[in-house]
Amino acid sequence: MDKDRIEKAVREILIGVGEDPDREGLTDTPKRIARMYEEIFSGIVENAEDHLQVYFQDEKYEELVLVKDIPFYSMCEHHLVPFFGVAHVAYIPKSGRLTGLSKLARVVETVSKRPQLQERLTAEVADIIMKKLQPYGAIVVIEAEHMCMTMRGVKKPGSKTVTSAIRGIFNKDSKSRAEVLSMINKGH
Ligand SMILES: Nc1nc2c(ncn2[C@@H]2O[C@H](COP(=O)(O)OP(=O)(O)OP(=O)(O)O)[C@@H](O)[C@H]2O)c(=O)[nH]1
Ligand SMILES: [Zn+2]
Repeated sequence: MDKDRIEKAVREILIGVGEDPDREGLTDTPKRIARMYEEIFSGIVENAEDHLQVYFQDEKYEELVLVKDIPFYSMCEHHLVPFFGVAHVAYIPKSGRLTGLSKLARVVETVSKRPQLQERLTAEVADIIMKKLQPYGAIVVIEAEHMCMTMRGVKKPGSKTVTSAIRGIFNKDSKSRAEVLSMINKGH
């Protein structure tokens, strides 16, 4: 990441909004934001697929795996302000192709640390699981609040956007799909 460039740009923005970038309090801000962007946009240069190593296990577990309420923070690509919430990730492994539970959260983490659209974030997590684990199916549901809809613009704090990506067997098997969605909704 080109931190010098970010620093220069942030300084320009401060001047643009009518601030004095050299006043105490703002002098280190461009540097700080460059460091912060390196962290919150770290997913741009990472390959999320690399997290999903397959653990071949002897026991043939071919039932649902659901990791619920994975918190995430992302940046809306339209306004570069945060949207954040929880992701629920489910899959039904095939032929013992399991992965570590934390690895599912790591995929969410990497894909969210990019300028994003909630729909794309949801679809990408599901597609990576389908590609790397080749399970019977996968469901990803994301619930998020968009700061661009709360602190500005239409100003609707508390509104939640829910997106889902349904893959594989869950497209055909409406009973399994309903079961997973009700497990996700339990406790809400
Ligand atoms: N589909 C989708 N839209 C998003 C997401 N994040 C932000 N948006 C929307 O992107 C749209 C951008 O619309 P524009 O009209 O170009 O921008 P704007 O004038 O700032 O729009 P307002 O937010 O309505 O004030 C807005 O409707 C946002 O709510 C997202 O993750 N998915
Ligand atoms: Zn936005």
